[in-house]
Amino acid sequence: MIDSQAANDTVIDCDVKELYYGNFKAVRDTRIPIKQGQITAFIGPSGCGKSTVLRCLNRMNDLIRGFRFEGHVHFRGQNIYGTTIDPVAVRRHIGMVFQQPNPFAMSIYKNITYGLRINGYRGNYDEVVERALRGAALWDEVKDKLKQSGLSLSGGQQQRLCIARAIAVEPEVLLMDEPCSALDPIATRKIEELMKELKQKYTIAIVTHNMQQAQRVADQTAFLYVDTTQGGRTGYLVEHEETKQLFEDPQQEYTRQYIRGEFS
Ligand SMILES: Nc1ncnc2c1ncn2[C@@H]1O[C@H](COP(=O)(O)OP(=O)(O)OP(=O)(O)O)[C@@H](O)[C@H]1O
Repeated sequence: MIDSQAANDTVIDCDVKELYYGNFKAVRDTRIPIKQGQITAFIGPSGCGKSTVLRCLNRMNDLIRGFRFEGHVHFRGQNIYGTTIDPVAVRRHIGMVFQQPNPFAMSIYKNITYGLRINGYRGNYDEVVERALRGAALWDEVKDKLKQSGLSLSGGQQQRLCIARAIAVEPEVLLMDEPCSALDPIATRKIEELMKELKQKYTIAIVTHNMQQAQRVADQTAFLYVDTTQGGRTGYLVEHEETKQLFEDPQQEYTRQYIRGEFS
């Protein structure tokens, strides 16, 4: 039985029973509740489906040919794959930051206002730009050069600009797909500190290769592994726990071996 308090805390209920790219079964049996105001990390070896599952949470897989899945993703109780649901509207509520910083080739200011313009926002753009850049801990570094290209910033600044762009439309959830993998350790730490601040306002799910990063930032951690027993390579959820529990007292032998580095 699902405890009702726990159910209320769940912003996204993701239940991937089977997920395919064409004939290839990429993921099975992965149910991960994304909890309000918390950071949930997806960890596991390459190819176990971390990014695939993350992209299911805001329908980013829709455009991939041959993609289909059985199961459900409910955002605040609503099926985001429902026939009447507009995926663009889903992504307004559930934003995304990618592995490679990908600012648009336009000014810092326009990077932030782009999403507002396409959504027909009629409020004060200057205010939103400042709020978003402050929220992404970038305001002090760029406030005097808002007309400069977003591409003129350092990698770490570009990633914070992408975070500012994502939060400008006030989503409820932020999905981050290895947001630090292209960054040096100092820029990485800045993003990690920023994530801890952002979770006061946003619910966050992050894919990371880095177990130390999961331990530093995540409240919850989901460990996925690859099942090769049927001749394929199908990712599945092994264990989902509070981060401390998962790393200090995992319940599954595979988790124990993975966090000890006994396989990669
Ligand atoms: N667009 C696609 N078309 C076909 N297969 C795909 C596609 N994207 C991913 N896959 C396959 O699905 C499986 C899961 O990939 P995914 O990128 O989700 O794993 P991951 O755990 O995030 O891996 P990594 O840590 O290496 O990024 C892999 O076998 C991958 O080759």
